[in-house]
Amino acid sequence: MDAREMKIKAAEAALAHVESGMRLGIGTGSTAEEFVRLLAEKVAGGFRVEGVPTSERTARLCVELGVPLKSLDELPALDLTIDGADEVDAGLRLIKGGGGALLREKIVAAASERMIVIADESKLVETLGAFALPIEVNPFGLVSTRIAIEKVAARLGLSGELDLRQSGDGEFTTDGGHHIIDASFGRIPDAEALSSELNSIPGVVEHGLFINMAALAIIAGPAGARTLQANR
Ligand SMILES: O=C[C@H](O)[C@H](O)[C@H](O)COP(=O)(O)O
Repeated sequence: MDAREMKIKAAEAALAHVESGMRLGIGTGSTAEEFVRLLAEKVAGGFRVEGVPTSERTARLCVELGVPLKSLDELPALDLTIDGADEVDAGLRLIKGGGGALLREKIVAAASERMIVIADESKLVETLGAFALPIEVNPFGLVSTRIAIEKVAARLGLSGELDLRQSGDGEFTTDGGHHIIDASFGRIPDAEALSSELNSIPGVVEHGLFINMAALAIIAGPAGARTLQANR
């Protein structure tokens, strides 16, 4: 089974949690897109959902495939969000934002009663941090914000490159008009502490650590999909 087939397996298993009539947060990325394709088939067959997309990219795919959309302001309370992740640990702590959608993803997940993460097994890790942590920053005062992130990291015994994400011939810009610093810490033993320290930096808009947000993770491997549950 190749990586795409595993993503489809995870998406199929997630679809079993979706009931007709639900208000659904719809994630971003290649795994979430497999979910959108499967959901669109159900919608074409008469299944009713209202989706809130977590990015312009996801919104375009949903429109193309006929998945009905609403804004989060129109549907401020959602039943369920299905989204991918860049890393998942056994406590269902996540790193997200590889596609740059972390801010809207976190807002949508927080507005949902439940979040289910879908991923292939390459995303499952013992300790978060091999994937560079995306940190969404305001373009104003970028140098000061970078210094503040370095100080926070040093206090927690972390170090590594902080790379301003590029796209084409300039800085990558998120749907919200911000930039992303990818922090290659290598290993993040205390994700909770890093999360709260990063939240205290004014120039940091949001970061890709999702803690206590996912209720379930559906992880697909060659043998099929298995479900991990949050212990809380
Ligand atoms: O910003 C993007 C999101 O957080 C994605 O959910 C994450 O990067 C995983 O994407 P993929 O399913 O393509 O690996």
